[in-house]
Amino acid sequence: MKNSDGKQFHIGVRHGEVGKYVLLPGDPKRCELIAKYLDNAVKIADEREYITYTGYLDGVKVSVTSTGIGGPSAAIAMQELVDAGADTFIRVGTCGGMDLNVQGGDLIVATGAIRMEGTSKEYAPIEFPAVADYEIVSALIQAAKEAQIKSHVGVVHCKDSFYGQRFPESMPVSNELQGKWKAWIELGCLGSEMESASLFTVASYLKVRCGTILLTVANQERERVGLSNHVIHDIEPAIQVAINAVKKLIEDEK
Ligand SMILES: O=P(O)(O)O[C@H]1O[C@H](CO)[C@@H](O)[C@H]1O
Ligand SMILES: O=c1cc[nH]c(=O)[nH]1
Repeated sequence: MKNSDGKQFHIGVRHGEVGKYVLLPGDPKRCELIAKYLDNAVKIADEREYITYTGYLDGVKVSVTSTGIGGPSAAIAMQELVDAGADTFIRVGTCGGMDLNVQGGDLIVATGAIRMEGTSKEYAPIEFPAVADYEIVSALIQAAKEAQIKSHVGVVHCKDSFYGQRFPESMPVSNELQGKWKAWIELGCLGSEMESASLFTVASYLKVRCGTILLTVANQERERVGLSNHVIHDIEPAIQVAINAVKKLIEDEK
């Protein structure tokens, strides 16, 4: 939806002001960190939780737009970016580890996301899977391997309540939260975050491509069973992997 000046209603960009490729951090402050890797990056818009920069990678227009926290704002960002001309997205986010092998500082490439959030349910029946784009997954895996950063590939969990994940025992619906959490871990779920399920589902609806790379900040499961739990906030390696993955896609698609 556009305003009368041609700007998208929430994110404030006009058609053509963003590239085909867009990196999607949750945190608006991460946009500047990512924009540093683009040539001639210019801040295009700064509205609500949505900051957008556009620059170039290998001569091709690439943008970065923050999604804010959670499915509703992420879905809005993707819909408006697609309307503005984008069709390939990489979320660059953070998560909490779930599998005991996933430690603080490790990266996760999401192949799919558990839809335990509300937004995707307004796009697709719950039986429809939230799946990442295969080409983007491949590019991210290759880029992570080349960077020699410990990374995991698989399913992540998405929810709407950060504190429901962090302190499920304190919630009135603790039985449901803890029961499902145990099941997700038994099924090999790697980490928990908040946007990929909505983004993957909206991407399917709009026939565009989306992938996700995540920094694992810490792992509450490791803490729970008495294993070491490093807390790492350095998102730079995840950004570098995402940038190199975009370069690979650009090279393959020239
Ligand atoms: O660091 P970002 O990309 O915001 O991602 C994670 O961090 C937020 C919660 O702290 C949620 O948005 C979650 O998905
Ligand atoms: O534990 C965590 C860390 C980051 N983001 C989440 O959603 N959960």
